[in-house]
Amino acid sequence: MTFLAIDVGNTRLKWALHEAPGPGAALLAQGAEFLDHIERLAEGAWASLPTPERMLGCVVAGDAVKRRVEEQMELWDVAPQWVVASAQEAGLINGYDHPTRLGCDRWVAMIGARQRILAQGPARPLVVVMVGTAVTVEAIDAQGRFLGGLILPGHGIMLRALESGTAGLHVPTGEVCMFPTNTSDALTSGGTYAIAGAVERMVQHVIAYCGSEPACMMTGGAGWKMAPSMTRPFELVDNLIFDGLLEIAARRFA
Ligand SMILES: Nc1ncnc2c1ncn2[C@@H]1O[C@H](COP(=O)(O)OP(=O)(O)O)[C@@H](O)[C@H]1O
Ligand SMILES: CC(C)(COP(=O)(O)O)[C@@H](O)C(=O)NCCC(=O)O
Ligand SMILES: [K+]
Repeated sequence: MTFLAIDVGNTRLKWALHEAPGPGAALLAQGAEFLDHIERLAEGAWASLPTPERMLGCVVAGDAVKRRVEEQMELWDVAPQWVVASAQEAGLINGYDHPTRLGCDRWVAMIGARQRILAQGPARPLVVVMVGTAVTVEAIDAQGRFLGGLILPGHGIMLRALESGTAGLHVPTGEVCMFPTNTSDALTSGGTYAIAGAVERMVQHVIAYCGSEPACMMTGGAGWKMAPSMTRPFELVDNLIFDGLLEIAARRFA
């Protein structure tokens, strides 16, 4: 039973077609499009795919974008199903004040991360970092309770905010370095270490609250940019949202 997973963030739509709806299923094809190019999918990358028999996705880019994706899916006879964060799913308990207001991408990525940890050995606390348009930093205890998380601007948004709020900060992208000596490097390093510093703080909070070192996982389109600047070892995972969607699909479509 072929299964299509779709992750629509605020910058890009990522999709992956699997042989079956469950963890470990073989990957048949995958791709990504910037949101402006969604209309290309049905006649482009999706045109030659085997028909997906089941689909599950998460969208945080708004209802209009969701409708544009559903229009492209009319190519197939498959019902679009979108995940919404809930009080409890796939072994995770949601500690948000209003569980359904948590970004579904955050919820699904945490489900994917938790299942990965359980597959590796005994349950441990977990810090999950997702570096996309925005950056999110989540804390999960060893029992699978989502304690809470941080939201901060991603690299692009930080730079654009500084460019638009000042007269003298219109410069090309620089290098990350400890002691920047030009504006480009100062901006690039400032953004990178702002994220790394926030993550370090969350790791400290988890150690203080849970009493043990968390496992640390990082994902998202810009994860590879952050990896060398982290203060602790992080497992870089290609797309935790697909892992989470496969886990949820296994339970829903069994
Ligand atoms: N090949 C790439 N295409 C697009 N964005 C990329 C790419 N490589 C890195 N990035 C960075 O990743 C960010 C988008 O990541 P992504 O995971 O697609 O975000 P979202 O899930 O919010 O749509 C961009 O801000 C950009 O800086
Ligand atoms: C925080 C986010 C903007 C992240 O979006 P992304 O960077 O993946 O495009 C998204 O998860 C969201 O809109 N969340 C809703 C608010 C919340 O999670 O509290
Ligand atoms: K995302």
